[in-house]
Amino acid sequence: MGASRVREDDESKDDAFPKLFETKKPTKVQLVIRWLFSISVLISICLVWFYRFKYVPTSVAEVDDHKLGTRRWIWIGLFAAEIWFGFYWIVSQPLRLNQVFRHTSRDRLLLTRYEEKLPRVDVFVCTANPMIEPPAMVINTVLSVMAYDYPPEKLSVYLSDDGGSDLTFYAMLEASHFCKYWIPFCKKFEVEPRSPVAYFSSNSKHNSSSFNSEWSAMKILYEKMENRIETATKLGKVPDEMRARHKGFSEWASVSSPRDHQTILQILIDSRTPDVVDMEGSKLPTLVYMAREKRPQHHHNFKAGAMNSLIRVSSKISTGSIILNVDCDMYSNNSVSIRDALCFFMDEAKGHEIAYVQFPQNFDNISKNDLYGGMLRVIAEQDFPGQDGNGGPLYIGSGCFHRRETLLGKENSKVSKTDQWETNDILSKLVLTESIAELEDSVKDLANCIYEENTQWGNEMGLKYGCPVEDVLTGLSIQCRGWKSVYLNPERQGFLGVAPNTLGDTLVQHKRWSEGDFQIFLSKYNPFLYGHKKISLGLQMSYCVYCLWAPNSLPTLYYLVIPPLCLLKGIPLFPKITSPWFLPFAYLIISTYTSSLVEFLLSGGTLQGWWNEQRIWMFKRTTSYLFAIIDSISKLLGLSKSAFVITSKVAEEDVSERYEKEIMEFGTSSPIFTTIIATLALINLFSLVGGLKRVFIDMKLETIEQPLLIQIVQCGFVVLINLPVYQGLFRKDKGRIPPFVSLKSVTLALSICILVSSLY
Ligand SMILES: O=c1ccn([C@@H]2O[C@H](COP(=O)(O)OP(=O)(O)O[C@H]3O[C@H](CO)[C@@H](O)[C@H](O)[C@H]3O)[C@@H](O)[C@H]2O)c(=O)[nH]1
Ligand SMILES: [Mn+2]
Repeated sequence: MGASRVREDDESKDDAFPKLFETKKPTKVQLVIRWLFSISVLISICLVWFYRFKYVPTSVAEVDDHKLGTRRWIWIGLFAAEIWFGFYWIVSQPLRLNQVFRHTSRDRLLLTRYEEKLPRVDVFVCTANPMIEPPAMVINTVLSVMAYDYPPEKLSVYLSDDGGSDLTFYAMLEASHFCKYWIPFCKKFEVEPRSPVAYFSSNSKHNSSSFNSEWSAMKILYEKMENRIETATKLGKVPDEMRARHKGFSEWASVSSPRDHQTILQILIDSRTPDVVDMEGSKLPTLVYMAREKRPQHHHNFKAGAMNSLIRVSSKISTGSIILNVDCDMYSNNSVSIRDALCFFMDEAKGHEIAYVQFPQNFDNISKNDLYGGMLRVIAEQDFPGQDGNGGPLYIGSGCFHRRETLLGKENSKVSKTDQWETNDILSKLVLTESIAELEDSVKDLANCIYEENTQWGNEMGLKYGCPVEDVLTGLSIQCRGWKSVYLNPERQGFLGVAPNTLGDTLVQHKRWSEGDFQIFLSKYNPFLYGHKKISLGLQMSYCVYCLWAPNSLPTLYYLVIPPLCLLKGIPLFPKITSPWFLPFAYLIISTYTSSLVEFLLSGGTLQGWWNEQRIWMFKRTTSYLFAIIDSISKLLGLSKSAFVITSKVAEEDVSERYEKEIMEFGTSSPIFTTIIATLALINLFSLVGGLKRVFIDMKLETIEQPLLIQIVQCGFVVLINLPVYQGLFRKDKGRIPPFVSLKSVTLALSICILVSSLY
């Protein structure tokens, strides 16, 4: 304590407000290079547009009027695609020209002036299905956040179980016992990470023997618990002797299905009860299990509905001023993340305008070269600092700390800087007079279906309903109410989760995301309209980079089909190599691919990883985004309703094995997605073969002025990138492209190529 006082005095001498965080920007030289590069690309884009405009086919020797008309349309289509790509590139520039990087001075929080005022923090963990999200995984997340380096009496952990499963409740009950050993162990040995399963699977042994014996004992204790939970999960039944241990199980007597039951709310640990302590006699954080009421006639609004119930329920139990949301598939990897986040909220100069602190979503189940691009590296390392520089990152769900009041719809009206967290204690004193059972009873109503009827919940209050990306939309509206947000990407990653590890899961997840983002664009929340004069133009554009993911599908499909087919027919669509117009095309191709590769490597990726990511972006654009567009439009016309396909967090053994070997998993992917992917790959292959034959044999490579060069290069690139698809057609394992899909794709691609060669 003495030491920290001295530091505080030292601080106050040179600065009345010690800064709790620092913001770094790129150097002037880096910025100038960035700008020059962007300007050069922009000039090339304009030249390409000009070329397309100027050289619309008007007369071509040996081509009759009818054919000329078709060629003109092909040309105009290409022009439209290039206008789109150029426009999309311009929209993405604020993410590159305006980056900032944040660093916290966490040790300053130890100064008494901060330590005494540390706010209560409520952590919300969401789970929805015990089969897809195994209870053992869920409690690892729960334990990791219970063990945060934070005063336990100020920390509460809530689990929302949309699966309404007694298996998950049982696992939570086990966790409420195990934490009495686990938390003191973590604190004593400064263990990282604090998810038991992640910790024990990392190489964590020390040299000291006292540590090793405690380590082994703890590991055994954990494994026994995990075993009990997994056995129960496998059997689908909680053992009777366990049921007898807690009154909470009786609630399931009246549960008919996960979609039809009353609210179940159980306070497993109440940190205010004096005799609830861990093995060392220290207080424990509060732990609450909640399965909100579900009725078939009431829409439950997926994760947003769960979060809103938790916001209300927690407001009567612990009232944390700060709310951290983590999904059950993402554990805390860094015990000081709460303190890191508080460095922003508690900063005396800037804290009062910050609504949320978003951490990146990192993953620990990714193969070496990230076969499915699950890391989203460049987004985490480049895009988010760019959003931050333009006013604040998007809220992307897991790993985000919110100020409670902003989630409740509060405008940023410059809250007074000093008594920000005061309301806390008033409420906790109030509640202390009730017994736990009384408290549970009085709070349940808040999680009932009818509670939200005729209220602003899901609209002006809480997370917004009606959008598959409730997080992005909610973040946007918070920012439009005058709040800032910050992005913190510390050296030791704050959260680690499970990324999809099959092609099918990846594409379905991206369909949900791109569809949700595109819906925002089509709605009244369109960032340009809704954000007008409320957030910076740079931030409006940043949002649109994601909101416009989906429409990229159409020009990409055009580019992947038309130039190859024209190559097959010998119709040139790009300038000759000797033409000066060749230069802007060549410059665009080389510079954008080089810069994307450099960014990828700088973000910690490998060359092969970059190559894999190019492939996956192509797949996403031609399948996920295409269906996102189709479904968004059919929803707009009222033809279909929102759904939320939960990403799978478990994989069968042979699937994981193939993933580790980086062999692409087509087997489980939706047949229509695979058909599109394979057909496109084959059209390019056939066109390349036909095109090369034409160039080398029929035309005998007459000139080096080869007008088809760019098309050959493009087609060759697409073929190379699709190598795993061709292999998938011939593989024998379960993950190959299913035979009927192969047959369909080959027939389709062949017919298209033959039709084009003969028809026109
Ligand atoms: O009815 C539901 C459906 C989902 N969830 C939970 O929502 C979270 C996210 O679901 P997941 O299937 O893992 O989707 P991801 O695509 O991995 O999630 C990302 O994208 C979502 C928006 O699409 C955000 O809500 C998430 O925070 C973000 O991590 C999980 O904890 C689920 O348990 C619910 O609580 N109730
Ligand atoms: Mn997830």
